[in-house]
Amino acid sequence: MDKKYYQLLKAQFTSKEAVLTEIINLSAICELPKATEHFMSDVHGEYDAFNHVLRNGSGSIKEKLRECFPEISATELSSLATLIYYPQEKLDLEFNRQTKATFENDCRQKLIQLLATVQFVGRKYTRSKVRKAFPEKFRYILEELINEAQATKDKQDYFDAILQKLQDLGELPSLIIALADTIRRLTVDHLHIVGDIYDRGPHPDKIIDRLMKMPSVDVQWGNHDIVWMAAFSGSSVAMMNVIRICSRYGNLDILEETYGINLRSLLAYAAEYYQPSPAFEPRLTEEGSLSLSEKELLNQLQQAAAILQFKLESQLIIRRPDFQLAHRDVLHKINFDKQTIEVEGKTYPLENFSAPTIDPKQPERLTTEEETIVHHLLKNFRCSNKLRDHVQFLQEKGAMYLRYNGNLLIHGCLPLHENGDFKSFRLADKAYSGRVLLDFFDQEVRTCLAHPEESTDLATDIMWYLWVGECSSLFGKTAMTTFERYYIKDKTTHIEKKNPYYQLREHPEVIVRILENFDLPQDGHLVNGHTPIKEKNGENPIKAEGKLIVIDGGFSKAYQKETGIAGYTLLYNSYGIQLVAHQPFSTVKEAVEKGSDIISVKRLVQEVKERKRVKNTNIGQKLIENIQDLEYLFEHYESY
Ligand SMILES: O=P(O)(O)OC[C@H]1O[C@](O)(COP(=O)(O)O)[C@@H](O)[C@@H]1O
Ligand SMILES: [Mn+2]
Repeated sequence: MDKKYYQLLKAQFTSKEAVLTEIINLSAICELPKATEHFMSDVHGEYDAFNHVLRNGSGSIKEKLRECFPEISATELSSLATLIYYPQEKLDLEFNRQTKATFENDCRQKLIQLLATVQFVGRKYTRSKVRKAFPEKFRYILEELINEAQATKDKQDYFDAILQKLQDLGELPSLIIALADTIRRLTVDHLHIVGDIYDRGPHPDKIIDRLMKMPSVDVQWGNHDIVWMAAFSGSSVAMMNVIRICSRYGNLDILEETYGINLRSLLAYAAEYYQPSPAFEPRLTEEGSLSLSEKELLNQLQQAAAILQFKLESQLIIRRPDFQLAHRDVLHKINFDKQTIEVEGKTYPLENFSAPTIDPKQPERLTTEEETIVHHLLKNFRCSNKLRDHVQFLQEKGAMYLRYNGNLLIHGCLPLHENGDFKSFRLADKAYSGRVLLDFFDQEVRTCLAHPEESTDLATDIMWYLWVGECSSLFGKTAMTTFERYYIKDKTTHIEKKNPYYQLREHPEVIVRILENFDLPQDGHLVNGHTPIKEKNGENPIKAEGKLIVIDGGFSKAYQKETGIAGYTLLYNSYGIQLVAHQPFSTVKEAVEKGSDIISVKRLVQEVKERKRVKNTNIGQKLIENIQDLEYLFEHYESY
């Protein structure tokens, strides 16, 4: 085996010198500063805000500009930063504001500044990586310009001549755009999305399209991502939930237009059986965006989807006693004559409860009409090419958790008991807890995705468990009270009690124990999304003496009233970890015209004692192994 391996390795290098060159090259890379990681979570379909934070690298771009041009004024810095975030839009704006001559002159100045910036941000990479970051069609010219920009005075005329030529050819704007793209690309090297791309906001699809184009990205699945993946791969209850949430937030376009799902029969059915009801008013962030009749139809659709969801959920609960969800089989707790329901031993009246298609003797049963509709919709979901591509992306780049450069990333939680022990999920005669539980869930998700034609197998049902189950690391609460919030007035029934994890995660020793369970060093960090941090109530996103960071600040517009902020993100560069708080994002137009950024504060979570180098990272560890193999090959070159 070893022999074969070294023979293959040797085949890549034509001479001993080539091996030596590679050893030197890799060793040098190991000594470079660690590249910047960027963490975002709970973006919930808010594409514009996501895109903005991505473009400004959570403030990294401005920081680099400040270091690169210490003498620059705040206004000029802001203008240059905007050009890097939105080059096309900013150039269009300047073009319309200025005369041709001043515009061209301005472009030349900006190009020179951007060349210096590329050089500055590229310092911590190899030359080859910087070269590859340039768009291919401008690679040669940009390399030439960067070299000449640093040239001595003697070559000033040569440099000026190139610029003049580019100006005459009208190519300066294209080069500016190429440079801006490269600067953004080099400033943040890797992006982590700690879950919940889908639901509430209008454009999760655009977010995924964007992520698919990024060179280095990973995703930790959130509960809202899992239900979409489940809807694609055969879960009828998850599909109804997805439709219910889309109608609740006025987002039918994503279903009908983006994913090509035909809702016609469901809409007609909803309009036939349901009357608009106050509990089902759609939650819209933009007033006046829909007509009254559109709102009414959404209302009816949400009701129909909710009742179908409860029916299908009841069927699942009955076929999966192991899931221990019997107490959540709400339809079987209803007294249909009295219009009451029993929740945890107490009886409550039902408000505006309308379920014209439910047979009280068999409340979980679908009518023939409903069977047809559900069957047809499932097929639509499964046949959507675009949804398939997006789910495939989430499968390839995603997982239940990620261990990366000593940190652990999990969307929700690690289910715990009050005393801090890992809580077990029992299935058949097996119990799963801690990392083993998350590995088990991860495997089941992949099994489900491999068989989209299966609708009631264990793996598909586990997808639903991940949405509502007490031991789900993505949910982290005892019960999801969707039914209660729609139909019971008494708000105490609406409370979703959180797993003890959410109290215990304040303590560093708890986090250390979790990190150990995942085979990670004690000085690592745990990063969570999922629970919006209510900053306006004084909640702190940095917990357990800095060992745990929660970065769900609420990109979701519908939640910003509660959080008082528009999201947190995290940056981890060679100097340490920084938490960044963001203000609500308005529009791209305003960002370009006013140069407004949405960053409010940055807080240092951890400053490293010694600057982190590539050799201290996961990639670095792999490089070190490669170097060792190459050194062995170098010494024994002739034997292979
Ligand atoms: O605000 P809505 O649409 O009623 O949704 C509330 C539901 O969303 C959840 O918070 C789950 O969504 P998150 O993962 O975004 O928290 C449930 O626990 C809760 O029942
Ligand atoms: Mn979540």
